[in-house]
Amino acid sequence: MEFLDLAPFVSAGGTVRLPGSKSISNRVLLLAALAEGVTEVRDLLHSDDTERMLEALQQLGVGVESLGGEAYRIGGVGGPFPVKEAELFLGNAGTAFRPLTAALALAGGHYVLKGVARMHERPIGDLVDGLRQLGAEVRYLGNDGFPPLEIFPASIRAGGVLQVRGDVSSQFLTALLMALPLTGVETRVEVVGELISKPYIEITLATMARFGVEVQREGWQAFVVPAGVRYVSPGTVYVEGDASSASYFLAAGAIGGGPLRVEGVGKDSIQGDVRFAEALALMGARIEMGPNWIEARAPASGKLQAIDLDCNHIPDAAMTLATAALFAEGTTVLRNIASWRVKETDRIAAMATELQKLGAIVEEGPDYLKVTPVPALKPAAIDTYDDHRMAMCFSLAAFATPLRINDPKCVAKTFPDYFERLATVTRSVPVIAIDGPSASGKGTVAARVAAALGFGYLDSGALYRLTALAAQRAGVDWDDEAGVAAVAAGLEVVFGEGSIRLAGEEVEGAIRTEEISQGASKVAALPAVRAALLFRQRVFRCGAGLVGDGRDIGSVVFPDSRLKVFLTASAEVRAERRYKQLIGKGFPANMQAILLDLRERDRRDSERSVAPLQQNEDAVLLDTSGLTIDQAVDQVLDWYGSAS
Ligand SMILES: Nc1ncnc2c1ncn2[C@@H]1O[C@H](COP(=O)(O)OP(=O)(O)OP(=O)(O)O)[C@@H](O)[C@H]1O
Ligand SMILES: Nc1ccn([C@H]2C[C@H](O)[C@@H](COP(=O)(O)O)O2)c(=O)n1
Repeated sequence: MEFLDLAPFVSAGGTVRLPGSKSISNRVLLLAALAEGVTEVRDLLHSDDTERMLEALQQLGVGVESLGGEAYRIGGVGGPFPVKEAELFLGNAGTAFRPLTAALALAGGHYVLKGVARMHERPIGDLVDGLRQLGAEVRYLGNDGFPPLEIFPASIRAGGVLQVRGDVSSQFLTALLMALPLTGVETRVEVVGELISKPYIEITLATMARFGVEVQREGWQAFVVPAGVRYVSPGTVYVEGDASSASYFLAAGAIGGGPLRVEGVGKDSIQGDVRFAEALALMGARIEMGPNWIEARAPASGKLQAIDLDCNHIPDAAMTLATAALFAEGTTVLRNIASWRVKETDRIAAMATELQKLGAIVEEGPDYLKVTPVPALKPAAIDTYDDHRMAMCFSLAAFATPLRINDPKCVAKTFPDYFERLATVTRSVPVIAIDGPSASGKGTVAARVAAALGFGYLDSGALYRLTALAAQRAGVDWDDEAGVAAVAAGLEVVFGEGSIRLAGEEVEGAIRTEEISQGASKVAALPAVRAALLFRQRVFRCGAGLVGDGRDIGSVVFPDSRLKVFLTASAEVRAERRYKQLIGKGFPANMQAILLDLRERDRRDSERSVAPLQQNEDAVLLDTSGLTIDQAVDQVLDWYGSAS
């Protein structure tokens, strides 16, 4: 499984230009395709969901031309799709699947619409029921009420009154409204039940109006699509930035200090999710808005406050409130979010499970979620359920703890470069990496630098030594990669001041013997062991900063270290230091044997295939052969001062 480890963030601020809105992008693409004339679509979102829509439109005979960047030229077909037979794969794109189902049901052709497994679990029955009232012939190819679907040519009896449920997904109403102008006759659509996610219907109506079709509205209960209307290209359409995507950055500004400004949405936005900013303001964040931007800063008091909110108007962005709640005082309650259960995954269940991994106290109900934070969140590997919003929301937890996000590329659904952009507006806990060969003095220098700066200290070699010792004690051969990796993954270690406890027993002395040194060097050459110890090392990054010493701290464990030092000394000097060190601790020692052992470990550490010992080009060389410890420490502190 792919993963992304996020270092804990200490602050956030700056400006982010948002990618185009998914909801607007796919609506604009469909209406541009059905319209008369050519539409130039600018600032379109590049993502899996828009890709699925573009591919489908091309298959259906629509002219799609990339103009480079985020611009496309769509040659409208001026009515129903000309291609009358097609099988479409729409991934997990609800904003493509639902509206295309409606448009194709009225197109007089034979079509099959499929998606990924999760899409086949997302309900579509209410939309199909609505279309059948018009005479559409739609067959379920799997379970009743769910995709995949087969659509047949049918004689459509348009006009009159049509009823559609509005309390499961507003996309059913959106799909019907956007397709009905294809019939040319007046149709009244009545919503059964309380319409959820109303702001998305506002987007639908605004986009239809942009393409020349004005729907008459009776509150949220009935909508009339007039007779004789047709879509006409407005020429060029600019897609607004995605307001749901803005929520992660605004929350980051509120948690991490800010000011953090998002550009692409603001006061003039047609997207309901801009009201996420109001929810954040209720939590105490300081919010400012311009026509096309929103800016968030931490509360003046420094601490966010819990809220109790009906989130029906911001169903997607409300997910961000669930993780922002980790930073608020009190219990946050998010209500009226039943629609989360039928999204990319059951988001209420997924959110509850993953928040609990971090240590938060969570209560889930059929349509609500209660989140109570704890003072110290636990590092955790967060599962994302193939849900882009899970991945993006949980990135906020990195303001409290080191974090692993599993399957981070799921963000491609709406925001392919989300993590890269997040990195540009966040600052992480600083790291000084001191790598180098055995007995060069890394540990001594690293520990003193850490003390001078008030940083934590990671002796990464100790983890390989502990693994070798624990494997030996468990009777696992040091060459048994899977066996040793399992031992590494399950190490029960507590690091203290001058003490290391393995399964409750003090082992600081036991891991420093020459036998265990050789064992550590052997197990460190096994890729599965290195993988098992990676996150364990990364969770040391917390507090004011970290100094880590080892072989691959700067190259693999913390490649974004603020300062990387390759600390070395000649083999003879190192052997002499180790000799004195052992004698000083009362251990027997032989200079020649130590020199031979050091050279053998140097060779093994440098020649192994993964993370070999080597000076990387971004590391500065510190040869301590002729330096005292104080001189070496001062040099590192001096370099760090210049690097920060
Ligand atoms: N610049 C120096 N001058 C003299 N002695 C030093 C210097 N740096 C470290 N030493 C001594 O060398 C010995 C080995 O140092 P240390 O244990 O820090 O090395 P290391 O690189 O961390 O080794 P290992 O990789 O095996 O853990 C210690 O006794 C330390 O006091
Ligand atoms: N980041 C690291 C740290 C250590 N090792 C290996 C190399 C050594 O042979 C062994 C013990 O390390 P030491 O305590 O001597 O620093 O662990 C490594 O491969 N990567």
